[in-house]
Amino acid sequence: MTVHIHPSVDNGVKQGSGHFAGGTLVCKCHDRPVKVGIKGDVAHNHACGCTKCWKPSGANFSVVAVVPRQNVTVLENGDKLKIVDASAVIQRYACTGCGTHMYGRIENTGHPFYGLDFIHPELFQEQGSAAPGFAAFVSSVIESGVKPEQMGEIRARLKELGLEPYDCLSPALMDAIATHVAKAKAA
Ligand SMILES: N[C@@H](CCC(=O)N[C@@H](CS)C(=O)NCC(=O)O)C(=O)O
Ligand SMILES: [Zn+2]
Ligand SMILES: [Zn+2]
Repeated sequence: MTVHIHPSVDNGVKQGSGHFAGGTLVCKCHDRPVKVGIKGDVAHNHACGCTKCWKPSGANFSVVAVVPRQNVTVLENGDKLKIVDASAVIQRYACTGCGTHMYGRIENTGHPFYGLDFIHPELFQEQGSAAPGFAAFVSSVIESGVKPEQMGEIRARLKELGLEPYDCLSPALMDAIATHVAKAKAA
């Protein structure tokens, strides 16, 4: 049986339309679902294997992307949102009804990714947002119970899907972080 990565990619990665204008993220609650409005398309969409990113039931990976924080607006039932871990770099706002993470925000203004919020594009009620392009924190799935012996199969499947596996972030994002740190040290 083919290894399960995430329901939105298991049948192949669906490319974005290239002109996604934004949409509404909706949690899984039948009663009073939380709705979050997003302006514009997502960037740096990727699969994440870390234990902190929200994964739908049965998935080994999360699919997560960023948008400018000013493009994120809680539209409905925001009273149901609660920060999962206030001490984390990314403060993830989860629905207390269904557990779905609706957005993650960085409040540390010195962080390389400050100004970007993390969202899960599968929660869009609209189609066409930019597709995931790589897989991050792949080795971390072991922390969620994947057996080390399964990692070869998982990495092979990610490659087959066109999601190049990395055990941290992609080289482009790691370079962006290092550039930020170097500039901060020089200043
Ligand atoms: N191995 C750790 C890695 C966690 C981690 O560093 N996650 C990355 C990718 S989302 C991160 O930037 N975390 C910041 C945070 O969770 O606030 C785990 O799986 O829990
Ligand atoms: Zn909910
Ligand atoms: Zn993560």
